[in-house]
Amino acid sequence: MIEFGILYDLALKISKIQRRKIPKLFKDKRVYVFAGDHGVVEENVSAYPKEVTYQMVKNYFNGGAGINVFARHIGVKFFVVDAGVDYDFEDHSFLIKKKMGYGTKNFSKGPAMTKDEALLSINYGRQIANDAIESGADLLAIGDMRIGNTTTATAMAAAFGYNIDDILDIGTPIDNERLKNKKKAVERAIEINKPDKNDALDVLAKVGSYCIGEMAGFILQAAEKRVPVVIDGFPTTAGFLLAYKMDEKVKEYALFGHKSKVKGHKVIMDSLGVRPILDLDMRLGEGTGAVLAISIIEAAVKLYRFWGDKYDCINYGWR
Ligand SMILES: O=C(O)c1ccc[n+]([C@@H]2O[C@H](COP(=O)([O-])O)[C@@H](O)[C@H]2O)c1
Ligand SMILES: Cc1cc2nc[nH]c2cc1C
Repeated sequence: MIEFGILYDLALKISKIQRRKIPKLFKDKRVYVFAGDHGVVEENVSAYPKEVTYQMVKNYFNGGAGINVFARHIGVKFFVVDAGVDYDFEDHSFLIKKKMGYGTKNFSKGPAMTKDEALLSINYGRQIANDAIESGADLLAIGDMRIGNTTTATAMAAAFGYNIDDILDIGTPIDNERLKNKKKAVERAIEINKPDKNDALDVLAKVGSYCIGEMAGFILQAAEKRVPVVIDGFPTTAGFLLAYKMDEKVKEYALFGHKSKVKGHKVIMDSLGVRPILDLDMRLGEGTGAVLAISIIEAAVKLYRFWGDKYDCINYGWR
């Protein structure tokens, strides 16, 4: 029998999301990369200084980053969201301004933001997804770009009960000393702030970030509007985890583009019972794994449209 592995599951998931027997082709695919700055970078936890965050955003404007290459390759429209970068950008057709501030506070010394800000970041994310869908988007993907993001993602996962040692890893390539700083920063964040794992907004406010809040809101809204959303690597999965803690239904609408090289990514996906589409040893973020996976999702939909209703399982085997 012909085997299409998880392609069948993907096509079926899309048809369920779309509530169609035969899934329709995507006409407007988009990736939104969420950028912001973070106080915890003061703790010397990343290989790069925080200025790289805004420099990378400018790089996106010039179409010069990895995600720009893949977005052009797959035919995905690219946007970058300023969720809270410590910089004032000029207008650009790629830029979505949903600035919460000029960076969160250092959560290893106190809460990253107020609870009101946490709620606003969720609402901003919802607005971005809503605008995307109202203007025609039928397949969404998210990415992240922010120096210090893997530290925040680790802190959020730890706040939700994951063991720090199971998830702690390098993000950008750091030496052992910085990795120790990262662990300490996360441990202190939990100790000082005492986030309530049963209160997702409390976790976001205390050890989260503006862009993770906006990503979670984006995912929640995509699910509400029944549009599939492809998740990228470790930091975007922290955004998913937050959304999931707010409403488990998001799992029905999310697809996991790839398994990042950051070890905690697999740990979280396994615990959620979800399976990544690709495993390419990438550790880049910025939506690269999600966008590459879109080509597989589209291939699955096309195959299903071609065969799914014409042949039964016995003859041509959707397994
Ligand atoms: O997507 C991932 O799994 C991933 C893993 C490691 C690093 N990154 C990217 O690297 C940046 C964060 O790295 P760091 O070391 O500053 O936390 C951020 O911009 C992420 O997009 C992304
Ligand atoms: C250069 C660079 C590119 C990135 N893309 C996503 N996160 C990133 C972090 C750095 C440092």
